[in-house]
Amino acid sequence: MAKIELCNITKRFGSLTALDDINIEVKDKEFFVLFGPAGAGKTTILKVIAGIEFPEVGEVKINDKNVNYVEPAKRNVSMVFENYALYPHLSIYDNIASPMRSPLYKKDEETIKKEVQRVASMMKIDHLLDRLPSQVSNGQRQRTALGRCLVREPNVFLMDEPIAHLDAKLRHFMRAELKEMQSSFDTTTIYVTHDYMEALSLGDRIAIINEGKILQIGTGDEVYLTPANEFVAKFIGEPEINLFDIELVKQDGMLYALMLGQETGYAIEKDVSDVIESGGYQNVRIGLRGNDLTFSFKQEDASYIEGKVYSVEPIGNKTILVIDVNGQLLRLVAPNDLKANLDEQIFVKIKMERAMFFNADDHKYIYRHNQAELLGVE
Ligand SMILES: Nc1ncnc2c1ncn2[C@@H]1O[C@H](COP(=O)(O)OP(=O)(O)OP(=O)(O)O)[C@@H](O)[C@H]1O
Repeated sequence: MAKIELCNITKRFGSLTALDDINIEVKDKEFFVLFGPAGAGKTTILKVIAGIEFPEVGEVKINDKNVNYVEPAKRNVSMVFENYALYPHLSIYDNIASPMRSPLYKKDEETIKKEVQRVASMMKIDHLLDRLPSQVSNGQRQRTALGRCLVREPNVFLMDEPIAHLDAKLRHFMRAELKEMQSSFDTTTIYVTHDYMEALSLGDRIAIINEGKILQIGTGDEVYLTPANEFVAKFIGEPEINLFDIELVKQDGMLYALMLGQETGYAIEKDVSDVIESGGYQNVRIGLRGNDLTFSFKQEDASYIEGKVYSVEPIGNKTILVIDVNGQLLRLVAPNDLKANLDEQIFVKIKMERAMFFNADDHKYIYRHNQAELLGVE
């Protein structure tokens, strides 16, 4: 059990700044997710905590104690690497057992056997214990690496994309297992992924990282509903959020959004227009997720905007429907049995009450309607 803190961490590799003034406080027993694109710096953060990489600037603290000069083995962290890092000459059994045979955390063989059996059955590799890593599949190697990480009771689990190489079904299963483990383990976990579903479903909180910088730290709801900027908004969610410029028009004391080549403006909710006006924002962009728009093949009422079907992409239990409205492509979530022809006439309705507003000048988030209620804060 441990609280982990990174204070003003900067890590360089030659001229490349891999981590740029990173500040994170992971609470005791928290499941904390590091989420970002390739090369963002996620693995480097784990290595700095583990003591495998040393930052040029800043402090790493475990339970309020600076561990910058504590060697990796003595930090009592358990790390699972994306590339497994198994001992090739040891059986799956001995690989999983290895942390319990190290001089620092030694257990008796009876305890080791029980623990290996428990973890191997959880990972569904109990029939492979006699094999060498070269005699099992990639997914099975990945589960061995995860199992080896779980046999100890460390201060913190550091997991680098531990289920990235599993097939979709097994990944889904392991995600549920990890979630279950999280509640029973009582151990702080820092988990790297670039899969947003994994981030949202597992993380108590998520840090979104890009180019060595933290863009936002928050709960799944916070980063999904109120992304700190357009990058975060685009990076989380499928299909990608629709983002486009609007023109603000004031009439009879009300603020309207002119958009998508329409002549009539869309009323902006009062709480949102208050924030826009008091902040003096002139250039504003709007963000609408695929569920924040609906469609119909007939013009139900004047609020429906005419467009044409641009593409239809079924993805399992839903369809991504792309509609061209005056040259602006809008991505919508539609039912999986949708029948639509390319270029067919279609009408879109925008749920303005669900729109997010961004500052077009710096691409930072401004506000959305009912924000406090949505986030469950007073
Ligand atoms: N040992 C190293 N020497 C030089 N550059 C490195 C080293 N380790 C990492 N980097 C660079 O630092 C940056 C951050 O790398 P890091 O592995 O932390 O990213 P990541 O977010 O984990 O990416 P991925 O999702 O691809 O694993 C990258 O540009 C990477 O090329």
